Amino acid sequence: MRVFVLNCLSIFNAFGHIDDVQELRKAKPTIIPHRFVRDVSERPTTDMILSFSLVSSIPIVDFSRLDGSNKGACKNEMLQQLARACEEWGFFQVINHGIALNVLESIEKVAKGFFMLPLEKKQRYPMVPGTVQGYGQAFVFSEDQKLDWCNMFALGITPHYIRNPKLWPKEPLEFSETVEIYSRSVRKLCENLLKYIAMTLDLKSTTFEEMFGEAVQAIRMNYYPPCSRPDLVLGMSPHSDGSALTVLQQGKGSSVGLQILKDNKWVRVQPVPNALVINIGDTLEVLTNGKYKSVQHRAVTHEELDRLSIVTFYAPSYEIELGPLAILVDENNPCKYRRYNHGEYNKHYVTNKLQGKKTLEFAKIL
Ligand SMILES: O=C(O)CCC(=O)C(=O)O
Ligand SMILES: [Fe+2]
Repeated sequence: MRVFVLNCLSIFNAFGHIDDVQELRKAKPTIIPHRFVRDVSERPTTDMILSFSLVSSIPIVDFSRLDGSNKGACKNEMLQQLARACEEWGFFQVINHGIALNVLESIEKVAKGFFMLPLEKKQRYPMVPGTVQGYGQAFVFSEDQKLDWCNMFALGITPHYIRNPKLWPKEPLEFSETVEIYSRSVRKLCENLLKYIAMTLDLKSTTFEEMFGEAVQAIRMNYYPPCSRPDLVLGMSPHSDGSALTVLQQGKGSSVGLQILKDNKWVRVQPVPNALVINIGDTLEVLTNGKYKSVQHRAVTHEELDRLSIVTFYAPSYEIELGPLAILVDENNPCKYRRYNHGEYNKHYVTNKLQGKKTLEFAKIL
């Protein structure tokens, strides 16, 4: 795919003219180009009102009660809570997760710092075709596809934490180091969460670790500038994540933009200070034969506030073959997914537009 800079506001590639939403917001704050205007059925207004009563219902998991650092806590009870969160919601917020506050603050600072660079500097790291690495709009595959009101910057972190100088920004100065420190902490959190998740399924705690090989980790920073018509656009299209687990940090002072689909209604995820949002990705849904769900979610924009989210995807090595675990398949729970190679699933995921849970049809036994 050929990508070249058209002018200071946008890029033009095989899929037409793509405005950079930050530049657009600066230059023409009230203009919403038609490619961003959603069809009526996709617009965020009406169903958002329905969701208000459910605002506080997303489960909160206290990690210190799981990892033994809180002596008085009953671990079994906490594991049951975790199981319920994975089964009924596919989403929860984890508190006392052990990642130092300054690590959370630093990643936010460098992410924001990156997005605030002049466009020509960010465009030195353009989205690499066929991947979701670099700066720009990902998941765009046709000229008539609606665009998200979002700028993204994404990087593969593993294997081996090698900082590819062509992909890792040199500005802001502390960017690379901060991303690496953050990613190592998040990796530990994912490893521990997967241990507890295995335990909730009566599996040996190291089941996923042993199965995953050298787990793949990627980070995506999403920046949603304010939008004069949040009722017409979406920050991010509805999708489920392809990962095993996703860890999402919502920027301090950001608009409340993340929504998850629960019983066919969009529910807002109200940020809890210093908590991290965890969600089950497609890979765990397959491994658990659908017991734990990778739930659809989306982001909406705000008229005055911007939004920053820092998202880590944790997944098995691309080499491995996976399918539902035998322990989760029986007469009452027939096998719902075929076996496949995770690398192939990843390729399928990044070469299709975000479209609810459609990507998982790749693996579904229909
Ligand atoms: O910004 C958000 O809250 C949603 C981000 C998200 O779902 C993603 O990057 O996969
Ligand atoms: Fe997501």
